Amino acid sequence: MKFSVLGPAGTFADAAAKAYLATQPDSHVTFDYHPTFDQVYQAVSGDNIGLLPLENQLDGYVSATLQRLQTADVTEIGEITIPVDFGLVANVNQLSKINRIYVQFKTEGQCQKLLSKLPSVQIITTSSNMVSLEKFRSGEPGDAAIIPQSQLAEVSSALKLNNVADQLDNSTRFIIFKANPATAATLSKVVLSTNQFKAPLFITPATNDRPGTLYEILGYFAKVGLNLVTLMSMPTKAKLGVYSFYIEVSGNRDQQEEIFATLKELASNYQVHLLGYYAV
Ligand SMILES: O=C(O)C(=O)C[C@]1(C(=O)O)C=C[C@@H](O)C=C1
Repeated sequence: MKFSVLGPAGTFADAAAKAYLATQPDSHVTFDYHPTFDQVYQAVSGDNIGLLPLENQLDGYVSATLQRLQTADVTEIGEITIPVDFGLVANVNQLSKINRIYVQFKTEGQCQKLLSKLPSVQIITTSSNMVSLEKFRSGEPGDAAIIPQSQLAEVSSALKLNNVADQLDNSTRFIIFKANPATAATLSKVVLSTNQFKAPLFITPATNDRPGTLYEILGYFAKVGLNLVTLMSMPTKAKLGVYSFYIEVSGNRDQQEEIFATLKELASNYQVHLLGYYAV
């Protein structure tokens, strides 16, 4: 089985994929690294799996992933959360001598305190933290990069700073997915390996321009005691102001029938795009 993740090897996505595999019984995989999320997403087909970041403790949802999920015909099969910390490397010996710094786009929002000390430094946005390191290695005098803290020991550089994320307590949640569409018919038969499940989905009302639309949607879950752990509104892109709701429902294995009955009821009034039903 091929496991597609953001590369080169050493990204947080890579660490998350390995942490996920450690929770799975005898999974034999070949890692398939890609430099952008889009390429990771495109690479997953057949029985293969992929991993994308969904949410960071400091910088919130990863909009690139949510936008894909909104229309994607995929099935999420699990999730994994790992701690995230960064280090800085520079090929000059003082922060004041840095001219350019390579920073992955989601990393920037997690290292604001450090970056605010470098107001005149040019930030070069990258697609992956290990791409930042590669660019730094082949860069020019005055270059710096923010890289995973775990890579700091591997790099020889004039300046190194440890733990440059805005706070030490920081983590990112990733989803693991397959390329086939999630259907209630198949997922309602899943036998959970733990006592708890999570079901991610998008709900799009025909119109939001009516009092109580969201209240009504949430009522379906509330009346059967299903716990909502995430609620986000995302533009449908069809028209300005038209949104769909990204929802994650959690429950225990005794509520398997309830969740699928609730989704069926919802589907008769709203567009429901189910993304998965997996053990957590
Ligand atoms: O570049 C990496 O190392 C990644 O795995 C990507 C990613 C992300 O985009 O969310 C993952 C975790 C961190 O929060 C920062 C970057």
